[in-house]
Amino acid sequence: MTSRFHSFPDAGALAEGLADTVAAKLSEAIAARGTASIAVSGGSTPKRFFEALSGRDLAWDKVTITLVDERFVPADNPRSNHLLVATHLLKDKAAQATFLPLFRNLPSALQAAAIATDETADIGNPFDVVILGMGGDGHTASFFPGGNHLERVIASDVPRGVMTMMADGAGEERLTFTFSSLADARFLALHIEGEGKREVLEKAQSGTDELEMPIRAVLNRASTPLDIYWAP
Ligand SMILES: O=C(O)[C@H](O)[C@@H](O)[C@H](O)[C@H](O)COP(=O)(O)O
Repeated sequence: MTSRFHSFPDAGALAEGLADTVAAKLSEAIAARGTASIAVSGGSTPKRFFEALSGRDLAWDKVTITLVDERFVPADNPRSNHLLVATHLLKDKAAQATFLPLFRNLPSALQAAAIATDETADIGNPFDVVILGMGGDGHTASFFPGGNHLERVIASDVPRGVMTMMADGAGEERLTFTFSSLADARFLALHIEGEGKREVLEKAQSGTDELEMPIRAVLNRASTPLDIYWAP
């Protein structure tokens, strides 16, 4: 599938530019269908973008925010993506948005995945906006190389929903939307920063083995053209 590469002079300019585009996409969705949905990634990269987006003026009370993936930890754990989003995005004007977590305080991640699948079924079919990140190993979402459910989670014919994932590079057990849940978003973006991540992207673009670098599933098979946002 085609991709468009948007390069910015620095991380601050990228955060503002991506926040402008996402705010416009959310507003378009609300104008067209009355509501909007967005799934965002965790990690360290998105913080500036979240801060910029939180201040954008739109009908946030009509927006539902969820996570592309989550670590199977409660929201008070420093590793929680819910905590990251609550700290940097669910504030200012965006405080009016509805947040749907993936983590549930249940005995197993599998039980939490089943509930998250049910509770997000109405907002992600398709998502209006999906913002992906990428790790240095070429993972995105929780599609980790060597992950116990990697082949299934990136298969095109797997139903939409949330699955569990365990992998050496992932830390805790993960909850992740499937490829099929994310790849047809009305706006699909990959947000990466730094020369190192650009080199990882170029390596991913030069090969086809999706199990080696799962970001390739998005680069090669997403039904939505991928907008890549990068700053040094
Ligand atoms: O839960 C997560 O960690 C993310 O969803 C993950 O897919 C992230 O986007 C990459 O690991 C990049 O993380 P950094 O932004 O920290 O490099």
